[in-house]
Amino acid sequence: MEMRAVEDIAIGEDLTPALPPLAFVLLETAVSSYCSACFSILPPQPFPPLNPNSRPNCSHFPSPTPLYCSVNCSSIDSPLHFSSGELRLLSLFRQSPPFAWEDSSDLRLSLRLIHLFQKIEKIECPEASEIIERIGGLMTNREKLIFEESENSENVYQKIRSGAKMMAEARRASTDHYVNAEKKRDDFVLEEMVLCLVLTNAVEVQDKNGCTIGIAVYDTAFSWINHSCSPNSCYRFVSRLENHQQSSLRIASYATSGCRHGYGDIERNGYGPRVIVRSIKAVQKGEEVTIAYTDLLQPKEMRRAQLWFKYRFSCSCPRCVVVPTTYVDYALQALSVGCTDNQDSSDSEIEKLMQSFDDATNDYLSLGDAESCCKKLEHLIDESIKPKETKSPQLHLFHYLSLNAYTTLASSYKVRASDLSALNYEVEKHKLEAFDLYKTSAAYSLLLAGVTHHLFMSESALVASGSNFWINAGESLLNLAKNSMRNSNSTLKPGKCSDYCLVDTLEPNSTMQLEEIKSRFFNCIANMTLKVWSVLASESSFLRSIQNPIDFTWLASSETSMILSAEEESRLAGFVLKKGSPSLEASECDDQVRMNLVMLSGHCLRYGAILSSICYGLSDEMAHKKSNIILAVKY
Ligand SMILES: C[S@@+](CC[C@H](N)C(=O)[O-])C[C@H]1O[C@@H](n2cnc3c(N)ncnc32)[C@H](O)[C@@H]1O
Repeated sequence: MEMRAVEDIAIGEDLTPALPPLAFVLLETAVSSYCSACFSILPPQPFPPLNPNSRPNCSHFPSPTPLYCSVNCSSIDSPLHFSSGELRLLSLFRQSPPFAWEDSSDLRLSLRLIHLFQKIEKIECPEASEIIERIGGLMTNREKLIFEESENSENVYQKIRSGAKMMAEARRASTDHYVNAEKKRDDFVLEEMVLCLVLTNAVEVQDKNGCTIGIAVYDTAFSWINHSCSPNSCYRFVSRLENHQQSSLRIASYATSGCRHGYGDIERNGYGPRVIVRSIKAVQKGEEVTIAYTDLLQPKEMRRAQLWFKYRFSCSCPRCVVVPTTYVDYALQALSVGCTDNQDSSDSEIEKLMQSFDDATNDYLSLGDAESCCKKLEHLIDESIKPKETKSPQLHLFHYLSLNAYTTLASSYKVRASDLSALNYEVEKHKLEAFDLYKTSAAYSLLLAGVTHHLFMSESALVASGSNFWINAGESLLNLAKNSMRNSNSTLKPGKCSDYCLVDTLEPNSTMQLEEIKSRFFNCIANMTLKVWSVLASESSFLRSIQNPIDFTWLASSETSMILSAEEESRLAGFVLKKGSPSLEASECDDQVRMNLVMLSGHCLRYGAILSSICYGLSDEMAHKKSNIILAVKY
């Protein structure tokens, strides 16, 4: 099955109303922070589940206990918690998790769906040999997931079977719907089927900050949308309380085989995260609507491997099959210009490099050692840009490992800076050190946004990543400018970009086309960036070697040496170093530089917000970000 547009649709328009989920659960890590019924943040005194028979204290429940923001939410969701077998499953899971399951959410979601299916459809227990491709129109994919031979298929098979077995045990102990036929049998085909359906159709639900907090399965209007690595649509989640203009359903199924209808008409209680599909490209009437099931900033082979592992299909979207490969896919795996013999870099050498990047990132993510992570990652990317005679692989600035490194470096430098500030900001030495760390964090954020922008010019489906990275860069630069004020007596003076290109484009009646916005934005910030880059890059030899973090035309002419001295860079930016000073310091961030930082941040924030409004509309969240933009623009 697939979904097609029923009319011509412009870029940045909703294709569906807010669709309610069939079933949803929070991840275990989110249960103590979010309401299990409406996914809002829990109040200080949350409400426990209401047992239909008694009202036990929370401590009687196995952890993680679902908690609710109100009695109403608890009374809506609690019955399902008890009658689906979820409560029992949690207890079994805590005693001994089934093979390869670290979080119980897929199993809990499957139990809730079985409960729904039996209530509505009264599905009987299938025979083990029976091939049931769909339940309520949703693909189960069980045959492929369980029986298709592939690398790792034995582990997937074991994982699904052990999870399904625990679900059956939990249902047997608790649910009213466990049909007699099932009681006489000791297999768990129904559980296997629904678990496979969940693995095939469930989507991760994010909170406003983009953190995954839960998973949900939606009806066919959403679940029949196929994947593309260059999709024309994306989706977002809204809560039932959010006010937004409702679109009609502008997509319809295109059946490639006879298929039962979904559950469009079942009674919903209106709870859980609702999903809205939105166009990120213009879509013509009759054209297939597609979304991304995987991260689009990964190289082709990685995307294909993930799709195969999770869904068992080989992606044959235009981006995957075009010959020669697209510029973006080439760039994401490109080796540095200094490395003359790309072909000779063996897979094992690349793998060794990947392992080193992973180890460095783990220092930060698993061990919380941001300093060691920064040192290791910078050493790796620094090495990768130095021209060498060896045949060992050297990563290009656009390589996906480099992009991952910039993300981690931006975040770990920021954490180090705020840790140091919190320690004792009054100590002069700390103040200056923290400022330098903020500066380097902002530089990596800007580089990441610049590289993504460069790729986005060739692949417009990267709009969501672009939006994210420009907003992060803008916030980071604004934060830096504010921080620099703490180090001086001056205040931020108002200054205007002579052709402030994006002033009115956030307004709903803006008629500017995206292509025009892109090019105006780029022209406007290219000059502005050069004025601050040497300040931002001064603490890292890798960053200093980058002549311009948003305009990469210099890369083409830097075959021999990509490294400029800090002094040359500073002059280029009209910012002269004091004699003998190894780097620029907070006190040297004069008003002119500060003003440029603020102006650049205003542009980044505004452009990020425009891209965000294409993907997500002008949400409440964006309204909040917009106040930051206005603040930045005021200066
Ligand atoms: C959420 S469903 C999408 C709807 C599905 N086509 C159907 O008929 O129900 C996900 C499954 O659709 C299929 N699918 C999605 N995108 C695909 C693509 N680009 N190429 C081949 N199969 C795809 C895979 O079998 C995948 O497991």
